[in-house]
Amino acid sequence: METKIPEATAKRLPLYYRYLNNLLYANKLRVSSAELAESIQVDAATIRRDFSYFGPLGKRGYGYDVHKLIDFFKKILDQDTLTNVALIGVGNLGHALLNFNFHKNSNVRISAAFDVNPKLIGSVQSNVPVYDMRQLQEQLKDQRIEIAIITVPATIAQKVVDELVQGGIKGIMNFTTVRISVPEGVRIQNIDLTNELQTLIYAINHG
Ligand SMILES: NC(=O)c1ccc[n+]([C@@H]2O[C@H](COP(=O)([O-])OP(=O)(O)OC[C@H]3O[C@@H](n4cnc5c(N)ncnc54)[C@H](O)[C@@H]3O)[C@@H](O)[C@H]2O)c1
Repeated sequence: METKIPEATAKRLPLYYRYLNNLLYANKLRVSSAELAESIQVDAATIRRDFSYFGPLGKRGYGYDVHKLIDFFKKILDQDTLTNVALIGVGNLGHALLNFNFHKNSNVRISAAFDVNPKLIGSVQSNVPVYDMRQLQEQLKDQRIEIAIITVPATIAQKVVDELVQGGIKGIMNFTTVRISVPEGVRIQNIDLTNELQTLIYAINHG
């Protein structure tokens, strides 16, 4: 795919994809940008602009062919390929994420979890095997894992990240509150639930 898609558009793609699958499930084969707009709360002009990056996908007055869109987004999102993800730290939050495991309409799954707790090592939690941290490098390589989620105590987050980087990890979803540093070429996505909640509260209080 040669087209350079703006980041904001790229972020909306999984949303479109998931909604289109729901339409297909409900036997709806055609959809207009106005209908899409109402259902996913993105305005119709933005949707048309987003779709325009991918060439002519719809016809004026006819709307978009749901099958065609799904096939198209599937390719872009690489939905045909399952991406294996590692989870480091099988505590409260780690367990919740393993249990959730990104099931529906998703091309990702946590395939390996890691911890240092002997009670957890060697066990299977929500169908995911828990390995000893000492097996990290070997497993990342064997399972071709390039993405990791960290749910470890904040104090050791940087140390764990360094090990992940050494193991060839390219992207890290960081649930800890520390801002970790990584070399160029490795991407960090920080998830701060307190921040999210405060943003919501601010929005409610300031109308
Ligand atoms: N619990 C929440 O609701 C929540 C929400 C947002 C963020 N967080 C953050 O997520 C992180 C985890 O929170 P939690 O409540 O799940 O903690 P927890 O103490 O329940 O779990 C941490 C896990 O990490 C493991 N661990 C410790 N050292 C390790 C190492 N070197 N390598 C691999 N695993 C190691 C522990 O054995 C434990 O299983 C914390 O940094 C916390 O601030 C938690």
